[in-house]
Amino acid sequence: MDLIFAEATPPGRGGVSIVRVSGAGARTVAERLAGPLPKPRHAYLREIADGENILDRALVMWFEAGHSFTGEDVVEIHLHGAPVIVRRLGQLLKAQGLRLAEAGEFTKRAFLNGKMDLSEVEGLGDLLAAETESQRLAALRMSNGELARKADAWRSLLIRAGALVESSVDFADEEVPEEVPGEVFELLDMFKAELEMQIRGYAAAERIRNGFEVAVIGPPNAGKSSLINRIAKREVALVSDIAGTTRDIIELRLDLKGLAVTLLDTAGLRNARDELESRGIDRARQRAEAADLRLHLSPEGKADNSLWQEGDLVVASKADLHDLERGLSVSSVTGAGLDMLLDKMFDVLSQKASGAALVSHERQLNALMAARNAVDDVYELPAELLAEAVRHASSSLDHLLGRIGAEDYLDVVFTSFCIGK
Ligand SMILES: Nc1nc2c(ncn2[C@@H]2O[C@H](COP(=O)(O)OP(=O)(O)OP(=O)(O)O)[C@@H](O)[C@H]2O)c(=O)[nH]1
Ligand SMILES: [K+]
Ligand SMILES: [Mg+2]
Repeated sequence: MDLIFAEATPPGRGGVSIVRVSGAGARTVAERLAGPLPKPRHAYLREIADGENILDRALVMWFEAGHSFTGEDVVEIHLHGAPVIVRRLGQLLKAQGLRLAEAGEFTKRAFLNGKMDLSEVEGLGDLLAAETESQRLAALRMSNGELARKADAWRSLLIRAGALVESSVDFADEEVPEEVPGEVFELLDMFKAELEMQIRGYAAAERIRNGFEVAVIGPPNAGKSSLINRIAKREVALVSDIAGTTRDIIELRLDLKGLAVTLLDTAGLRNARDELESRGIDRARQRAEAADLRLHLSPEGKADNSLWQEGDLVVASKADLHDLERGLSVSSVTGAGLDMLLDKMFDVLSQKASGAALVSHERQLNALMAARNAVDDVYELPAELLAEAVRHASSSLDHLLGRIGAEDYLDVVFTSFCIGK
């Protein structure tokens, strides 16, 4: 594979900018610019120079193939963090025949060279995108190979079951119907129970990864937009005393004590006065129905029965204008009741987040379901078909880790990465 380079740190000004080079001969390229670099994994403080012209003083290190992130020869050059320095180094590297890496190309090479499996790649992508503590923790587990290790344990159940089935085929008397040992079904039941636990916990894991949606709904002028602005501490949505101010859905990303949440401001619910308002209300209803939680907001603290779902929160608004009732009430003017509301939201959502599985990507879920389904109704099967079903389940686990069939996903997975990753 050809030599690639890219800035590994975000573009812009900073203390240090790191440029990474990968591919056979990366060390030679670096030595042409920085002088001899005898030992791998040692940091050398060097002048980076193009003949007489000194570009910068930089920290340079290299990693030999097999002991690097990509699995190839890798060089890291830690420059002073000014864009002009990075740009000039890029020119020097291009002059030596290197090309700028594509988005995710370093990670793609790591995958192709067997340094990571596909679930670890997905975990790394999640880790780089993590905004909250719960996202970080889940992504870290995935990128550290926890799903891969689980899959290997599941596979060993299948290998044992498969071997028992095969032996019953081999030694069966042609006259006597083959008898499959009972242990096979115990192993397959164990396998299915493990996978079903993951499949059940997928929805919660997916929500942790993508964020929970919470819709603020209620009649016009209830104070929905005011509440969102108060939580955001900025003017996310327009507020006015005109009923029907909000039309489109407005989204606010929140870190709710470690949970990623998207709070939705919606059009006030009533019989619409015009076509545009009616479309806004339709949207509000659709998004509210699909959301993980609804906050029913009104000065009276009443819920909208047509949208009510178990676990929803009913909140009285404008608490500064009237006596506090029982239950949740907030004022977007004074901020009273806000902490209590956020605590309640967190309680409801963390309840939904409990029991989260490790699998959090639809691709992973599909592979797991295929593996489970392959050995679903196999109790009556003749031994040869049973052996075939076990092999099928095993190959679905290979799909899970990208050991086979990864071509279909590579482009999707890696284009979600930035250049330099
Ligand atoms: N005193 C007081 N006034 C509030 C409070 N919250 C909102 N208001 C006022 O109530 C009016 C309506 O507020 P909005 O936030 O626009 O209400 P909304 O529910 O988003 O209204 P629509 O978008 O039209 O459905 C505005 O005049 C706000 O200033 C509050 O907590 N206390
Ligand atoms: K309004
Ligand atoms: Mg509004």
